[in-house]
Amino acid sequence: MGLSAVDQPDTQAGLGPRRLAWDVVSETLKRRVPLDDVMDELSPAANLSPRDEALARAICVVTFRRLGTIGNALRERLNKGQRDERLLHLLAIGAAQILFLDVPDHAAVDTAVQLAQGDYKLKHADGLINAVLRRVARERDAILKGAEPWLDTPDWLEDRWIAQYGEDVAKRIAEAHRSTASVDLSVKKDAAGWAERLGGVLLPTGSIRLVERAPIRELAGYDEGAWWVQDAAAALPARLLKPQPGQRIADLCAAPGGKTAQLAAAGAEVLAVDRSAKRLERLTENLARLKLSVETRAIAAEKLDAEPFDGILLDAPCSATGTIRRHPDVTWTKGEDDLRKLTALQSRLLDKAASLLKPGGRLVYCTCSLEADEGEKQADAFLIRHPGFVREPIEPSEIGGLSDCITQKGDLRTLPFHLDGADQHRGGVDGFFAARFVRSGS
Ligand SMILES: C[S@@+](CC[C@H](N)C(=O)[O-])C[C@H]1O[C@@H](n2cnc3c(N)ncnc32)[C@H](O)[C@@H]1O
Repeated sequence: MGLSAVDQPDTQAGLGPRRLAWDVVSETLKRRVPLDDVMDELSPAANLSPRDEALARAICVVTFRRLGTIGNALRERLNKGQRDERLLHLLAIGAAQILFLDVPDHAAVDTAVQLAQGDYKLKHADGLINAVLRRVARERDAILKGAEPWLDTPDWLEDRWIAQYGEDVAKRIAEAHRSTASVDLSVKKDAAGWAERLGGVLLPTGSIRLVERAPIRELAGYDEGAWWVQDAAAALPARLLKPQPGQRIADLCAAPGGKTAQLAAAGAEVLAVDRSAKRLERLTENLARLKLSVETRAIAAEKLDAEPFDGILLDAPCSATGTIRRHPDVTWTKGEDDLRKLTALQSRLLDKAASLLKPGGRLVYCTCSLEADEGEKQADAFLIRHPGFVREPIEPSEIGGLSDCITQKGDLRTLPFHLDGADQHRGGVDGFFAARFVRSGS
């Protein structure tokens, strides 16, 4: 059994981040909301140093990234009857540290034991926690060797991806989700110059991929608003709209504004719409740093009343399964019910977008989802409902020559293992779908 907090001041110091990680994992799973939202809500009261907060976040992220592997390892080392969720979550964050983080095993074990001892419902489980986590540490190699990629994907997603992409591609997707995403930047101008100044790699699509991890706010160009963080795949849909100076463009689901910034930087007059006033505030702050100006409107896009636009970007709310590398909590907090509600909303938003477009105008519909229901099928159904629109196929030259990322019908479909070649700095991209439509007439 681990020593008490009083006897062990060094691990006592590590309790704060573990307590926060435990609470965040529990609340995220209980409420089925994004980990980032729970972290933002709970971290002020934890009052941790930036370093400890970063440790808490790292524990949470890796717990969700490998929750299947961790759950399996724990189930095999626990009595079948063990169902107390708080206990299981405490064990999960302990096992996550032992198996996947560069944390001494004793620190992971002892902090978990001390957290249990401080909890009136779990204080009698300290011996069990100590024994199970020590066993996980002893048997680490066997646990990791037996952890095949599908373990960390729930069955419903595995079935969907195999049906949509076939066994091989689906397995590569699951494997890609085990790695962390790289940090990519979009620049207002001079991508090559900024890549050099930041020591990054200029990707064929025009984004910059950072090579060294560093606090974003401390990098050259942050204060002057020369660039913003945006995944390389997420940077493609706004470009497909081919925004021109002076064109009136509506960005119907705009916050926090990565794509709005691209449209404004191209010189378009942008109306940025978002249902969430709070998220729109973040957009306004982000664009102020970038010294870009747009009009904003906090309203559900379905209710927007406006003169027709030259172009519309609809980056619709979706399951976000394309962002699992960045947000592995998505895997465990979203379900098929969410997908049904989201696809219905996406169809409504597409219909509204169609009604707001001038004849001859372009509409780009995109989602950061791997699910055909939110991508390919949504685009096909839109064309059936709107015979006045045609698909404008995407050319490889528009996306840095990445012809593998274009479907037979000419839509964009990126997968997390794309742009992850032999070059060690090519660390994959978000899974994105985009279709481009033009309204007939002029
Ligand atoms: C995928 S995010 C948009 C990301 C953004 N385009 C970017 O590149 O930074 C989807 C956004 O849609 C907003 N949203 C959800 N339902 C909406 C609706 N009915 N009308 C307008 N915005 C909505 C959400 O608040 C969220 O900010």
